[in-house]
Amino acid sequence: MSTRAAPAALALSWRAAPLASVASLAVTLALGVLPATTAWTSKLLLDELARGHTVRVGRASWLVAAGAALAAAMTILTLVSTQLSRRVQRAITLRTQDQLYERVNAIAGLRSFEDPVFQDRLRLAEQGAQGAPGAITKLLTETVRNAIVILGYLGTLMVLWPPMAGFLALAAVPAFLAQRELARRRAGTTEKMMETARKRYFYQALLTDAASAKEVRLFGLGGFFHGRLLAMLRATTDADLAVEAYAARVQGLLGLLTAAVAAVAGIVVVHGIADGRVSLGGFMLFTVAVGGVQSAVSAITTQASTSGQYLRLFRSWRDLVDAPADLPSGTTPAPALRHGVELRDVWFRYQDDGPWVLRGVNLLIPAGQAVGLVGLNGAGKSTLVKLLCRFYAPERGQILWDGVDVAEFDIASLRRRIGATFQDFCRYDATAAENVGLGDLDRIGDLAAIRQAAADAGIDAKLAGLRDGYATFLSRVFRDAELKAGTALSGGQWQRVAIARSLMRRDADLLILDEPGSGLDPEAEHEVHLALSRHRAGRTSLLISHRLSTLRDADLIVVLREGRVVEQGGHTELMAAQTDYARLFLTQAAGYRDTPEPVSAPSPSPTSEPPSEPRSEPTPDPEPFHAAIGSAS
Ligand SMILES: Nc1ncnc2c1ncn2[C@@H]1O[C@H](COP(=O)(O)OP(=O)(O)OP(=O)(O)O)[C@@H](O)[C@H]1O
Repeated sequence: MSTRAAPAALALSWRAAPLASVASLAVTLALGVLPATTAWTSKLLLDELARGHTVRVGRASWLVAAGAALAAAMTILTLVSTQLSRRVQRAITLRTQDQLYERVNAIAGLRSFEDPVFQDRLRLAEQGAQGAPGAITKLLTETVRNAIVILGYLGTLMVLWPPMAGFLALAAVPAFLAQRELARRRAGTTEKMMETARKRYFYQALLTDAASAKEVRLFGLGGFFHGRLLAMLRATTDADLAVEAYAARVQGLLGLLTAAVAAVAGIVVVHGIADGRVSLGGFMLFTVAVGGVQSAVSAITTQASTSGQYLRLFRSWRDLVDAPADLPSGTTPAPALRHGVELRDVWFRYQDDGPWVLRGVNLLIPAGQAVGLVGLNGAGKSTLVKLLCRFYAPERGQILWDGVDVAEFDIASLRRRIGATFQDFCRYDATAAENVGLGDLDRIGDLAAIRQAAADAGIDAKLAGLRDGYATFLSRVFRDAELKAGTALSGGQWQRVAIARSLMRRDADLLILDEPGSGLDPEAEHEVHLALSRHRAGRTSLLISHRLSTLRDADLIVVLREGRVVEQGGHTELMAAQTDYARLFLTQAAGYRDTPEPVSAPSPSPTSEPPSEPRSEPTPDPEPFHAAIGSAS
């Protein structure tokens, strides 16, 4: 058993519910005394009845009444004990879940969430946190109760046949060792199968979620995913079966041992009766005592096994809750932006051995200006945005906020200064008002502010016109508080809701819009574009878009290719330069003409090669960018 984790689990249970824990212990003590007392009462009764016609009716009646009272007390105390355990368990669950998700929320970056090992540990931590404190509390109470039961019966055995106590103690050793091994194997199986179990839930979700239902049906993927789900289910259940088969073998052997010990005890006492040393009541008492000790030992070892299993998982909870910060946060509150945000020679890759995604990016987003970011798919635009939001730290180089490295700022305070719409924005199963208001929790109840943001994103009329206006629940899978079915929005409408959410932070120092128009129809896009242009005027913003016409009026347009800034300037300047931006722009514009005209900007150099990756020291790219961007995606 993971004995080092046990005190921590116990302390947790004590802190979670001190009163209920004490009460539970007191009831447990009382429950421990009852079995031996009941057995003695029965013995006295049996011996009294064995007197035949000389039986003392009054005494026998009292003994019967005492037995009944003891049985009633046993029933009531058991119920009380169960209720108390439930209370303790509930308090523990609330506390451990609270601490777990508080810690999860404190993870500032995204790396952990993209790490399968972390995902496994998180699930194990959930299981361990749920089970361990309860199991260890139960182990404690069971041990105390059963220890008292054992002591009571051992006293009896010492009177009747002392060597039996030694036999029973010896028989307990293999039981304890076997149960400990069982705990190790069970926890090991859970840990080993965690990723498979997660995959199973993933396929389950694919088969049942509304979001995947279309593709699964159109491409006929149901059977395929179903097969995979069953394969995962088979793998996890096979592993469980194997460990439980081992458990059955072990428990079978322990059962044989228990029966053998009980048989020896029985034969010995039969001889005692033959010799006249033991009465009939004494025989009964002896048999009950042996059985009682055996089941008490078995209860303790079985509970120890369960607790051991959970305690191993509990280590995952402790590791997670005690884990150091993934992204060290500074302590200085981020101040209002006055001059600009600068990326200075920023290098970044997602994995230590992965390819560089940003390769020495130098870029200035001046305060009060609108900057457009352009580049082919995979150029690193969204990655750059994620670094600006401090979801990751650059591997080399700095991001400066008015000249101060953002690493010095308290992360939360920096993020409060940023409003953003991400490419993969969220659709919350919540009311329309909440879906917008979540962009600024302080004003989630401010309907006027919510409507203003929605109006800027061109979605106010639609939301106001819903069945219950802004109180309408937007969901395809949940009903609202009054059990009315949720309402669905179209993809473009959801996108505008997401834009509105980012606009809730009206005074954000930096507004980031990553492909805000990708799902919008031409009219909506134009409308939103105009609204956003108005909103962005005089504000600091970074807009990523593949629709280059929406970037024409940006103060500065930056072209990113393979993680490097290869061109920047105003629209007119870049068009006049007739290089990559111009080519990209004209290629896109040609697509709108009836007869596409040949594009005159330079074509890609056949000899151009992707920039080499740094091995030890990053070097700024000395070469001019001469591979033109192919076509707009
Ligand atoms: N979480 C991640 N883990 C590992 N690699 C990633 C991750 N996110 C992006 N990448 C990789 O980083 C590169 C840049 O991706 P990014 O999303 O920044 O490109 P982008 O310029 O925004 O592309 P698009 O125009 O398609 O949105 C891609 O090669 C992608 O595979």
